Amino acid sequence: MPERQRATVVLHPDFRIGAVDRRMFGSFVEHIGRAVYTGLYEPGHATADEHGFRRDVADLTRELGVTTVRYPGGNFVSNCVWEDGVGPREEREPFIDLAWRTIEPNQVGTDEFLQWAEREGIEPMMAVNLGTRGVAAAAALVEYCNGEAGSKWADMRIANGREKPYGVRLWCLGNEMDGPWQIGHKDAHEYGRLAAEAGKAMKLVDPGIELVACGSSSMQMTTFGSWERTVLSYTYDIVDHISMHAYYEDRDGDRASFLGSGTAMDRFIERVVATADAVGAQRRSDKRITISFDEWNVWYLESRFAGGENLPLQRDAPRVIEDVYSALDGVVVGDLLVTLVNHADRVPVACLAQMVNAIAPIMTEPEGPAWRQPTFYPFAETARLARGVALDLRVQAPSVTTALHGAVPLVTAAATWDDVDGTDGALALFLVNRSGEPVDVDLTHPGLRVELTGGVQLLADHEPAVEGPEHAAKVAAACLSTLGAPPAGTGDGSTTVTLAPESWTALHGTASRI
Ligand SMILES: O=[N+]([O-])c1ccc(O[C@@H]2O[C@@H](CO)[C@H](O)[C@H]2O)cc1
Repeated sequence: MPERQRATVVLHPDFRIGAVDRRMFGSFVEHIGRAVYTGLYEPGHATADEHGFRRDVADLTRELGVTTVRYPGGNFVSNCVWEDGVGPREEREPFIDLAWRTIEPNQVGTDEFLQWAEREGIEPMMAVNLGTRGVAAAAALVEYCNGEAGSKWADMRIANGREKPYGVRLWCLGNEMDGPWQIGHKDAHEYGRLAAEAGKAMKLVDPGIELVACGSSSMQMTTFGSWERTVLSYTYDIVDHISMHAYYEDRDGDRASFLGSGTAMDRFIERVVATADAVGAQRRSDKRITISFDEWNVWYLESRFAGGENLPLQRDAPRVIEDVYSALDGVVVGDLLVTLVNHADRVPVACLAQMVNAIAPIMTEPEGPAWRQPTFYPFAETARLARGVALDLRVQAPSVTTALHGAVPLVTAAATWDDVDGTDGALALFLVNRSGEPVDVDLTHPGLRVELTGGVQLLADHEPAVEGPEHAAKVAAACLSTLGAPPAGTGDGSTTVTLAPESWTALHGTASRI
């Protein structure tokens, strides 16, 4: 019998990447398809609250553990006139959203979203339109959201029924302005100048806000790298973060490449960090730009998206990019989260794109149920368990050469320790086996007593995903399981954990210094 594959993971309490910012577990609600209408919001639904928002979706959002939600786009934001979406609903006019070629009914806008987020205890992240609009509209929206009584836009908010400022801290300076599909697409110089001026004005309205400059829409953009360098050369002193967007998919059944997506994400992050740091170094700046990975997910994009001009004009919340996910997609989502946790020092903000119906972990039917896709579980579990500091693990694992990403390790791992006074606290371990064979992982932890009390495992499936709550429930029953406690490891000893083929595992317990 061939010997079982092995990997080793070393964790040490003094080797730390950095604190995990809770905003890493953000998501995204765009005015696209049924994300808002019949997703988040459906006044006639049996579970609707007095504001028209679905309680079943809010309950799943809470279970998902989302900390931050980005709004209102996405491509949508680049042709959105925010002033038309506030005030009495009966006076708001529908308009054509050019990004997704849909008639936007304009019944949910800034106030409705921000009040929903507040009720749900979620930190909002707003985007301003730098596609068809500019400095004044961006500064006015900050004032509308965050201003105290006594000036025009703040008083408009108060007249619309909201006295207290919302205190929105996170702001995106447009969306994917490097993408030719973007309404008001710009080159890096045009965008960099505009973002710097809009950002300056926005911070003059509220100096407490954090700003995100648009990075590249993907690492495959031909302008990748030079875009970040040029944009940051204009905005370095104004912005706090640069955005990253990445979507991965199973292409032509190449499972090895798909399962290696987390390594591609890892390299993407390191390249953006290197580019940002090079701009900072040249400026002799001590400031470090961090990353807002504000769109990431599995998205079967190649088959669906070819720019808005290919979409028919639709109305009444059409079904747009409602990808149906498999447990394999769930394992990849779990692995992408491993990459994010391992970059906790440079990625304080990240958003799973999106949250409801459009490429989303939560699905709904109009007048019907809401349910979890397989991608829901690794996100919820990681958001729940990844607290405290990310530990700087040493992982040794066999590797495989993939068609898309070259060599990738077959085992990936991340760990967080919520230590109290640096002595003891909750430990969480996230492990992915990308190979088709089981792997024994020897976990060594010098200086730490580790006791793992249980966990959750998601196994990849081989079936095509089928739409609907019944199939999603069947996949969860077949692929998701609760694990008992692996054998306790003490002192300098090691704990061995066997990972099932093509699986994602989260283990939890405690770790204390000896
Ligand atoms: O790589 N692409 O071809 C590509 C195309 C569109 C695209 O759009 C982004 O993804 C959309 C869905 O989340 C958001 O509205 C937008 O910001 C993101 C990437």
